[in-house]
Amino acid sequence: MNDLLIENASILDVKSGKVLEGSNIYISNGTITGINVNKDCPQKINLNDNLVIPGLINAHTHAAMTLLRSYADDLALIDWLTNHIWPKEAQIINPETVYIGTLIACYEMAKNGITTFVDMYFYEDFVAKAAEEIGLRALIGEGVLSVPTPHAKGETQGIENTKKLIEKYKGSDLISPIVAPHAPYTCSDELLRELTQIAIRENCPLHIHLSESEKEFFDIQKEKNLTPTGYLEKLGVFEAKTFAAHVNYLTDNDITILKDYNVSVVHCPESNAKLASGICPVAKLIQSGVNVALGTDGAASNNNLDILGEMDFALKLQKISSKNPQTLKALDALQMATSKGAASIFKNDIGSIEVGKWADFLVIDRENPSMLPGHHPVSDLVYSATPDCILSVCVNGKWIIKNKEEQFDKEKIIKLTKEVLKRYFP
Ligand SMILES: CSC[C@H]1O[C@@H](n2cnc3c(O)ncnc32)[C@H](O)[C@@H]1O
Ligand SMILES: [Zn+2]
Repeated sequence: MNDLLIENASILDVKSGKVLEGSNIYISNGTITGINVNKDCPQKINLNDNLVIPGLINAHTHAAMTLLRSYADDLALIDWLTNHIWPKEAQIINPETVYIGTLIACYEMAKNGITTFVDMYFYEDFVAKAAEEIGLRALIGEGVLSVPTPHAKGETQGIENTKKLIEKYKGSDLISPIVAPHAPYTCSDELLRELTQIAIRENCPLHIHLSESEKEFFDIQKEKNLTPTGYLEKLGVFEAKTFAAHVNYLTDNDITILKDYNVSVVHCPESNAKLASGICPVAKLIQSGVNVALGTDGAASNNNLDILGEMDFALKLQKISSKNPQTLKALDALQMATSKGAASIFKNDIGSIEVGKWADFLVIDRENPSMLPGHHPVSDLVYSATPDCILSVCVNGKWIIKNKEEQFDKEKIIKLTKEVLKRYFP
């Protein structure tokens, strides 16, 4: 038995926003098995009334793109991708660089309180290796494209890799395979249909970029006489357990489609703003009953992997774009980063501090200046907290960071990064 009793915890209930002071949490084999139990345990830890919140969920990223952080800034999406990022990816992306880039990302995400991330990239087996080494939970999807790009190996290879990942990681605690067609503008009808069939057959979630730029919206309308959302519906993509990233351009009918098929939207506000792609109508989606989560996108378009920052920016963006400060509130953002993030990726075993869920949580320092005086802890977390407020990070009942000390080999990550820099960015 691997048991742990957490004492004197102030648990934040993300459904109500209330704090349950003076609580205890009993963890057995990585799972929360009791809250406020009257039971002793040989292994105990006292949290001194600090706040326990669910681990944050980054529902859309390309982790290894840390290697391209600040490589091509201040450009619009298509120019950024086709003229800068894809040609460089063609030179640098291989299993080893994906592993090292993902280690950097996991180091950064752990420090920023992210306990689960969804990844769409290449050589995802090496993304899983890095995530397991740091101890983060990950959903891994081999990105598949059919248009010839300088870096992608082509759709046959992408489909084969997807099948191999499903075979290898089905049943794993930390790693979950997903199916990941890149976008409606880079995948053929046949490819989208085939990947959808794999996702349905294997009961794996399907993740895709959708309606990210105005250009995508108008190009697909011109070519298919449908919006990107309507086009995916027609192809049957939403018959799978689908969640889509960005989703900035939507008609009212598109919103009804997303709602009817239970397709969640992963809002990536900082990446959308930096690439000047557009603003996702988050408030309207939520009011229409669509589930919305948060993602950072890759570090090359953000340029950090910080969901605390996305919560803050997401709310401010909705307030200014609707000219209504009441449009969404702090608890909405916290739910997008936790319980609704979990729902978006079809994982009902994470996202809140409840019996039966994995013990994925953060300990937040209530005496950090950004959390004082503490009138409203949810507001403090969303509008003022920084990663400096995070004392400890626990995933699957295992400390990844304990009292500010990383439990993984960060010197190794820095050494490997320096070698990659020398070799690929001379
Ligand atoms: C096949 S998945 C990896 C692929 O996606 C590219 N990418 C990174 N960010 C974005 C974005 O915001 N929209 C579309 N594609 C993106 C990345 O460079 C990889 O080539
Ligand atoms: Zn993306």
